[in-house]
Amino acid sequence: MYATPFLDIPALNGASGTVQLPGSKSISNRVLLLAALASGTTTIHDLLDSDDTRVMLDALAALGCVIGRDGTTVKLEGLGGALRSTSASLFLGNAGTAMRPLTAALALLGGEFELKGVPRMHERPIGDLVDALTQLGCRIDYLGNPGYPPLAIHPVAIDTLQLDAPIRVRGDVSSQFLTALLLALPLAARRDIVIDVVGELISKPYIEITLNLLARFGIAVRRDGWQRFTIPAGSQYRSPGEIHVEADASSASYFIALGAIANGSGIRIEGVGAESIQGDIRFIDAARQMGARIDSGPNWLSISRDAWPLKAIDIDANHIPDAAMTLAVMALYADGPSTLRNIASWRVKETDRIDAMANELAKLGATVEAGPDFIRVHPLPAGAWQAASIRTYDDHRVAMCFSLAAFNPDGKPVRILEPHCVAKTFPEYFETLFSVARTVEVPVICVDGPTASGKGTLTIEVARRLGYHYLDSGSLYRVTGIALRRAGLAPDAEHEARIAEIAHALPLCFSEGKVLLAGEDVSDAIRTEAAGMDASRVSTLPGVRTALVDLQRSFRKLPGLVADGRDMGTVIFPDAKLKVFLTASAEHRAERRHKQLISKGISTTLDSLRADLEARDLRDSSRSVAPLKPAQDARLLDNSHQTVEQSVGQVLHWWQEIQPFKAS
Ligand SMILES: Nc1ncnc2c1ncn2[C@@H]1O[C@H](COP(=O)(O)OP(=O)(O)O)[C@@H](O)[C@H]1O
Ligand SMILES: Nc1ccn([C@@H]2O[C@H](COP(=O)(O)OP(=O)(O)O)[C@@H](O)[C@H]2O)c(=O)n1
Repeated sequence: MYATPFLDIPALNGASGTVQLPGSKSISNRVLLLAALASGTTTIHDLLDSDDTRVMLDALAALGCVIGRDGTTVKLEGLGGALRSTSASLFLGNAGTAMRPLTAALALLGGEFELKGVPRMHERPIGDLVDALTQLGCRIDYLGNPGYPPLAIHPVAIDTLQLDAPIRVRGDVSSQFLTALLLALPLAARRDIVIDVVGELISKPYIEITLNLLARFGIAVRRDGWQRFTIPAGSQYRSPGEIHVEADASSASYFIALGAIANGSGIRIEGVGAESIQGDIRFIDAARQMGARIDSGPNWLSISRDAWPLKAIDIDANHIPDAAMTLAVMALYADGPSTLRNIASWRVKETDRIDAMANELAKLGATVEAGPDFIRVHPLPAGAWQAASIRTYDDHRVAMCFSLAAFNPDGKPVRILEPHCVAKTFPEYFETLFSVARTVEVPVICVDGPTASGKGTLTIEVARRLGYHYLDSGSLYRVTGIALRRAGLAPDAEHEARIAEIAHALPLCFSEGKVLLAGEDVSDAIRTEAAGMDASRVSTLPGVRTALVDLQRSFRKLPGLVADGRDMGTVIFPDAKLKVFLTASAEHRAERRHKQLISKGISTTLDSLRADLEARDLRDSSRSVAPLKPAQDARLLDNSHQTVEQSVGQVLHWWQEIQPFKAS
């Protein structure tokens, strides 16, 4: 996940490959609640691991469920209708799929509970659900604004509930109110319980998921059209034992769109197929209408670009409210204006999504019309795209769908602010996108300079702030030094050919900040001064330098790279957009290295270090191949009198200066 304040996605021009998507949020949270209400143990496979499922799991644990976890498999011992903990204060983040059903279940289970969430959750309506529950005799108070969380739930005796008359619930604001009642009311099914929907029910496919999963847990709800639902007397939750969660069809929408937009041999999605029980799978119909070629099997989808530009669309998107946001970005690549209708529910989601989409699409240069329940997006012709910093409003879907704007024909990058909001449903979204996307040019920042000038420190920090990859090219020479010693060689010219062979085939792996050579952790061994000396000597051998070129270039991956070394800007990445030549006086450098080594418990003297350092400087700058010198277009940075933070700030400032978007 990118925990950076922003993520710059360079202009993308193609995509091909296979993606495995995380489990569906809607299915995951419903299954968790049903498993908790049932008796017996349920093993849930492929459960989504995200903010919204985490708050649900935490809440269930607070209620006394015993939960075991092994990767994406969760074992949950159900409560069998009896709470183990009859009072709790539950924090439910911004998860509507936790807040609504838990409100209903806890109102019936009998106990004192407080349910709250993030500020936005306290702006998301719940009054219609609370009204339906209070009709029955449940006792619920608003702790803040009437009609909205936070809530206080008080106990009632289940046999005092009034279940004779149909329970009326509004269906035209959020289908989650009905889902909440359907999931929870089997707790009270001593007689048939009838629920009548008031108003036109929206997002019907989500109700189908609810009914489908209830059936898996032994509850056969009868349905008369979409107005009346009956939970049969005597209904009891029965754990199915094992259950698999499908991949998230809403998350699939971004990759379906990707296949439709990007050049390449197509995208294959594993984990969900056209027969999915999730309503958002119907996004494939809309994508086909816009010109995508889509094939499907029981558990996979395969998408490729067909019509181009895409065909404009005018649809009622009420049945796919979440996935439809993706259509709004696809519309930029269409042959005319596209209209998404009947989407009033967008206004009460994680943010007001109609306003959010309209504002951010406009930043790209698009003309957008919006009303209470529709949005119309005009396509953006080549030449009209603007590089934009996209605000994401703490809404994962805004962040994900705007990444698709990076395929614009004008080669403009897209900046996504607060990209970590994708953690709500798809923490690895951007990594997954980058695993299949292609760009004309992955941005690179080079930091070259003499030993102990602070290159490593600066490079790691700049890479961290930008969410970029990091190349410590010196470590490759250091590892080569270790490998040749192990082969019984000295770092001399007479062994150049053998050493070059070794360098070419280094069994090297970088994992979790460690450097592994043939599986052995050599992270500390390569940092000794002796290893540094060997590296310095081996790096003068032209054959070795050539042998390491491809390996170094292979680090250039989306979304970008910061590379530390001696010849990054001159030889390895001559086309880098920013090259920094970092220096400090020999005196400062010797002092810094001294401190660094002492702090690691390695004893050494300042004098010997300074002599080593000057010898290394000389060898670096006088060797015949790739000598240490600033690239012609490098910016010089002498950090003798700077703190690390000042150097980092300077480089980030230079980087921002050459970006096409305004400061965020
Ligand atoms: N601008 C700076 N001011 C003071 N100390 C610094 C600065 N930059 C780096 N250092 C310190 O100098 C030491 C050497 O830095 P390092 O990044 O290992 O250098 P290099 O990679 O160039 O050999 C580190 O302990 C680091 O904290
Ligand atoms: N791109 C690079 C990186 C390092 N090197 C050499 O490899 C040695 C080790 O590099 P390093 O960056 O880990 O070490 P420092 O000397 O900066 O501490 C340096 O002394 C350089 O001579 C190089 O020649 N070219």
